[in-house]
Amino acid sequence: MTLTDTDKPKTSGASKPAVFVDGASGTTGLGIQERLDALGEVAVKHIAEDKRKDAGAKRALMEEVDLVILCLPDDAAKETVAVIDTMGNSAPKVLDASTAYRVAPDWAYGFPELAPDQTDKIKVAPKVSNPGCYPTGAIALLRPIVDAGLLPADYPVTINAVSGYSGGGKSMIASFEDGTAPAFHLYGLGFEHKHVPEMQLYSHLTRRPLFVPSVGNYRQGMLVSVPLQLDALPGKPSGADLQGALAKRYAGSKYVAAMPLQNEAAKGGRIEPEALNETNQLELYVFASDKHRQAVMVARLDNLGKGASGAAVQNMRLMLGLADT
Ligand SMILES: NC(=O)C1=CN([C@@H]2O[C@H](COP(=O)(O)OP(=O)(O)OC[C@H]3O[C@@H](n4cnc5c(N)ncnc54)[C@H](OP(=O)(O)O)[C@@H]3O)[C@@H](O)[C@H]2O)C=CC1
Ligand SMILES: CC(=O)N[C@@H](CCC(=O)OP(=O)(O)O)C(=O)O
Repeated sequence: MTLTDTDKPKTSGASKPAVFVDGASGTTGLGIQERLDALGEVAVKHIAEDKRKDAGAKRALMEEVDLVILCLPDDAAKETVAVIDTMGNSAPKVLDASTAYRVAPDWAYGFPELAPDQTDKIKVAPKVSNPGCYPTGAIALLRPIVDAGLLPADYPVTINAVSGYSGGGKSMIASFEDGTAPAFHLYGLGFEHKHVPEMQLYSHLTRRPLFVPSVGNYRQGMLVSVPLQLDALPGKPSGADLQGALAKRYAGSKYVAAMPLQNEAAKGGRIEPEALNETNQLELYVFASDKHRQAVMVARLDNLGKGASGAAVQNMRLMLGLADT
């Protein structure tokens, strides 16, 4: 794609767009940096270590870049966005990996595969929120079956999930790697997990889903699953109907794959969370029993890949006109 005058890289004479990763030393930031180094498509601008939390130094650097990626806790992300909002015409585009703006109406949601027009929205948006790891899996499973009329919008949906401990950032990584964390735990049992509003909004559910996440003693990779009693659904769909809706929605997708139906004949009945680590891939499965009229839909992804840094680089490329679906 050819850049228009207003889209030209800010850095004078630069052939590559310039990018600043705010929070580059955190888990998500490091994953993005590694991917950008491997791609070599953008010039990454670095902030001095002793100035990395200094709003004035960030502002000066942001004057020089085309896009800033925020890999920060929510409050810190809001502080940087407040600075960007004062920059007028010199403001860079912003891609936020935190939860702060995922349901904000003036931000584009950075899940290009959400709907046929989502990629175009991301390409032109000045502000894009990178999806949460769990919502990426849940929305990818639920939105197509709601849109297809197989799952009523007010259905009482339950979403179960397990994540590797890197999902909790530097502090959780430390607690697992120093042996002070339990081998496995459920959490979110206060019913206020920060991802629920995002899951509900983009799945087009009118009823708040019940979300039960967990974390296990392995570094990265996740499974997000939605159990369904098929005869409790109004149209009494089959597992093949559910799989068909996923296959139709993601046909031709580079990063999201609707996997073949896993019915009794598939003789599998088991899935582990680490198979897609270090990739930007998302696999969607329907395990179903015709005999018992039950199904479990499962999304598999790397929480640090399509769940965070991989998705961020995919969105960054769209926002900078470097393509990627
Ligand atoms: N880990 C994951 O799987 C996913 C994470 N995310 C999101 O990405 C964001 C970052 O998470 P994650 O990388 O896991 O967290 P980490 O705790 O690993 O990293 C956060 C980084 O931000 C730095 N930081 C904090 N405040 C500021 C500030 N004011 N200015 C500059 N840097 C600052 C921290 O530095 P210091 O430690 O010195 O304070 C740290 O290096 C979060 O919003 C998280 O929700 C999104 C999807 C998945
Ligand atoms: C295992 C674990 O703790 N996971 C985090 C989710 C990962 C994350 O930080 O989520 P975002 O996608 O919103 O940024 C949590 O449940 O809060």
